[in-house]
Amino acid sequence: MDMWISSVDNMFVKRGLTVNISIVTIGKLKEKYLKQGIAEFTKRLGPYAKIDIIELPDEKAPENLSESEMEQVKVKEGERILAKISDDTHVIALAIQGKQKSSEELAADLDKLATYGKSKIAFVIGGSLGLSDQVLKRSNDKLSFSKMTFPHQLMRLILLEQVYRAFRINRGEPYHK
Ligand SMILES: C[S@@+](CC[C@H](N)C(=O)[O-])C[C@H]1O[C@@H](n2cnc3c(N)ncnc32)[C@H](O)[C@@H]1O
Repeated sequence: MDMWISSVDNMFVKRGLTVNISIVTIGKLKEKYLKQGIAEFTKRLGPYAKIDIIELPDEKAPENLSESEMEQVKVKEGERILAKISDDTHVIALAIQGKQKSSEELAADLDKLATYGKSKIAFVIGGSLGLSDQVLKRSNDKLSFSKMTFPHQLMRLILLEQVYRAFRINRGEPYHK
């Protein structure tokens, strides 16, 4: 019996923690070609992590909004985002002004989180006006993909590809250079 228990234990040690990655986003994914790409990378990530895409409604943000109205839009969207994030989640906000990293550095970050037993990770993508200060304050890390602005729908696909690349790097598995 003892032997059976220890072999089950070893199995879990070998398998490691189940990594739960949520992508919390503001705004609908509309483009068919992006939907296909996102479905493909979500499928490819299946053996490595449980991927949960949480799509939240955006606030209307017409061109003529004042500064304070724009702030209000971000605050309301931010409240929706924060309501979906539990206290034990490691939050990585996607922000143009955040820290730029290589794919290997992102892979090392994810590896380190697993080492520390952090199994819940949320990547957050803002709406057309970006993320509120409250969301940025809650974030453990702010990740920039360059100084350029990408649409939130495309950002979702780029992020998933980089997370997939990170797992391949960490497992020493081949992937495009
Ligand atoms: C259309 S952008 C928002 C642009 C907004 N003016 C801003 O400064 O954040 C929508 C979201 O996509 C993500 N995003 C866009 N470009 C990015 C980049 N280069 N690096 C990281 N995140 C980016 C951010 O989460 C952003 O809130």
